[in-house]
Amino acid sequence: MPRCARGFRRWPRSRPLSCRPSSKVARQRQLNSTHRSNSSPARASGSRATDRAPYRRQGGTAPVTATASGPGPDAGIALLALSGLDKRYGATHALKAVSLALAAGEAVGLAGHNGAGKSTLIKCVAGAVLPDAGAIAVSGTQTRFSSPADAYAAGIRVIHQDAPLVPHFDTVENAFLGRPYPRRHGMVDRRAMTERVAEIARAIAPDLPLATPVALLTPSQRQFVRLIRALADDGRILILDEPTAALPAEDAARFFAVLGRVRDRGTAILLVSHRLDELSGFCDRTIVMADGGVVAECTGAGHTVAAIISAMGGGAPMAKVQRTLPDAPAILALEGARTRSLPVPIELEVRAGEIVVLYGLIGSGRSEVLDAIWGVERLTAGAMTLGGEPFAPRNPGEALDAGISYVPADRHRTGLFADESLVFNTTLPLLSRFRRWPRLPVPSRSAETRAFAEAARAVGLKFGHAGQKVRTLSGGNQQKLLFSRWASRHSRLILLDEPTEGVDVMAKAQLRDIVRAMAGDGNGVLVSTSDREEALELGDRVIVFSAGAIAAEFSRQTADAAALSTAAQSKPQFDPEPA
Ligand SMILES: Nc1ncnc2c1ncn2[C@@H]1O[C@H](COP(=O)(O)OP(=O)(O)OP(=O)(O)O)[C@@H](O)[C@H]1O
Repeated sequence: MPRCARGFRRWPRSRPLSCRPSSKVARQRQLNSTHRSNSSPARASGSRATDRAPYRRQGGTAPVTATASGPGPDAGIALLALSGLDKRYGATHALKAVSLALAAGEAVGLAGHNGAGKSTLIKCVAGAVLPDAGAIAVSGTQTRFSSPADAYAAGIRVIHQDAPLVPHFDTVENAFLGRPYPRRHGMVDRRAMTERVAEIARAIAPDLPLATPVALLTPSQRQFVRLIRALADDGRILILDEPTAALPAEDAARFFAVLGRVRDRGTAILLVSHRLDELSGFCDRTIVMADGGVVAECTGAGHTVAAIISAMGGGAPMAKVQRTLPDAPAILALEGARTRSLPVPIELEVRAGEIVVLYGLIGSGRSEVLDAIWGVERLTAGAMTLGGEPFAPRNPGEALDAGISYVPADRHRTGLFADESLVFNTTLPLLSRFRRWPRLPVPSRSAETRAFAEAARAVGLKFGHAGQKVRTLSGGNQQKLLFSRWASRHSRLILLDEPTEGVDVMAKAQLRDIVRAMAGDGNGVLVSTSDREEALELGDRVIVFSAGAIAAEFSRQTADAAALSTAAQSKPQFDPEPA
C-alpha cells in the first residue's frame, strides 16, 4: 500500500478564482456556478445534444478557417486561455506563439503531423515544461506553472502519451498516485479507493484486473489505468494526449461515452489524437498545428476528417489497396501451437508475400502469438515451422538469426534506448552488418550513419541531427524510427505489433505502403493490431482473436468493420487442455 502523499493543494472550489473585482470576474463567477450546477454553457444554449453517440455529429463542407493568433472571442470567459506560448529546444522552435482558449463544457481537438508541437504545448500547460514566452490564464487569472504540482493545484489534469505508472502498484494504487488518499480513522481507506476506481472501471474497462500489479498488464490495459487515473479525479480542465492510441475501436467508443459525461459535467477537455474521426466525432472544434504554430481551426460544418487532413497538408484518406497475391508456399506455420499464455491450440499459416493481420481487443491473445514466434515464449504443445523446417526459437537472438524481424508495441520498454542516439538505435540489432573489418567487432560509424540516413528517409523521419537522443524525438517519430530499423532488412518473416501507433495520418499511409512493399519483396508479414481500419486496409487475411483463441478468419473480400467487431467481442467456446 502506498503511503499518503503530502502537501497537495486542492482546487479552491468554494471561492472565486480571481481577486480582481471586475466585470470579467463577475462573468467568471457565473461560469463557476454554471460548472458546479452541472450544466455547461454549450448545453444551456442547446448547441449540443447530450445524448449523442460518441462518434456521431453533423458533418459539413464549409472550408477550414485559419485561427486568429490571439485567444478566441470567448477568451474572457475561458477556463483555460493560452496566449503567445513559445518554446525552443536548442535549434528546434517547437512552439511558435500559440494561442487558444477553452471554455467550460467544451471539448477541443488538437491535430497535427508528428513533431508539430502538440505534446510540447500540453507539457507547458501541465507545468512539465516552462515556456520561453507567453501567458497561461486559468479562469481569467494569469498563472505561471513552475511544476506539474502547480498545474494540478489549478485544476488541470493531464494524461500524457505513455505516462509512467508505478509498475509494482496495482490499478487502484496507481489511480491515486500524487493525490490525497481517502482516510478513515486516520488510516488510508483502501476500500473507498477501490470503490472509486471500480465505479469508473465498470464503465470503461469492466474486465481490467484492478488488483494486479500494472507491470503484469498489457500496454493497452495500462492505457486504461491511465484513463481511470485521470477520470477518478475531479479536475476542471482535462488534457488527453492520444488516450486511445493503443485501444481498439470498441474500447475507444466506451471511453468516449464516459468522457462525454465528464464534459457534460462542465469539464473543459483538450484532446490530442491522430485518430481524426475521434476529433471530428467527439470535439466541438479542432485546432490544427504545423511546425510549432496554429495553422487552422476546423469548426461547425467544416469539422470533418477530410477538412482536418487537408488543414494538416495531406490529401484524401487512403482507399483500400488491391494486391495480387503470389501463389507462394507457407513461410510460417503453427499447428496446434500452445504457450502458457495461449491455452487454446492455434492454427496459423503465413505465405511468402502475404500480409496476415491478427486483430483483437485487449488481452485477446494476438500479441502472444508474436511472442511465441519471436522466441519470448516457448511452445508448450504443437509445432511451428519456418520455411518448412521445424522452428523452436529459445530467444529473440535465434529468431533474428533465422531471418525474422520484429517491431514491438511497447517502444519504451522493449523497443528503443531513449538516452542513446538515433544512429545507435537504428543499427543496434544488426550491428554485425556495420563492421569496419569483417573479423573485428568494431563498427564503421560512417556506414552506420549512412544506413540511418537511408532508413530515416524511407519513413519520413523528422529529426534534428543523427546524434540526438531518441527521447528528444516526438512520440510518432520514435515509432517511425523503430519501424525504420527493419524496413531495409530483407527478412523471411516480419512481425509488426501495433506498427503505426501514435503516427500521424499521412505517415500512417506511408508506413502501410512500406509494409505492402515488404510483402511485395516476398517477405511474409504478420501484423498484430487493435486498429480496425489498419486491419481492413492492410490484411490479405484477417484473423480475429478473442479470449486467447481464434474467433474468426476473413479474407480481404469478406472482412468489414462490423464483422471484425462482432468476432472480436464474441466469446469462443473451448475446453483448454492442460499444457
Ligand atoms: N526534450 C526535447 N529536446 C529537444 N527537442 C525536443 C524535445 N521535445 C520535443 N522536441 C522537438 O520538438 C518538436 C515538437 O515535438 P512534440 O513532441 O511537441 O511534437 P508532437 O506534435 O507532439 O508529435 P507526435 O504527434 O509525434 O507526438 C519536435 O521536433 C521534437 O523533436
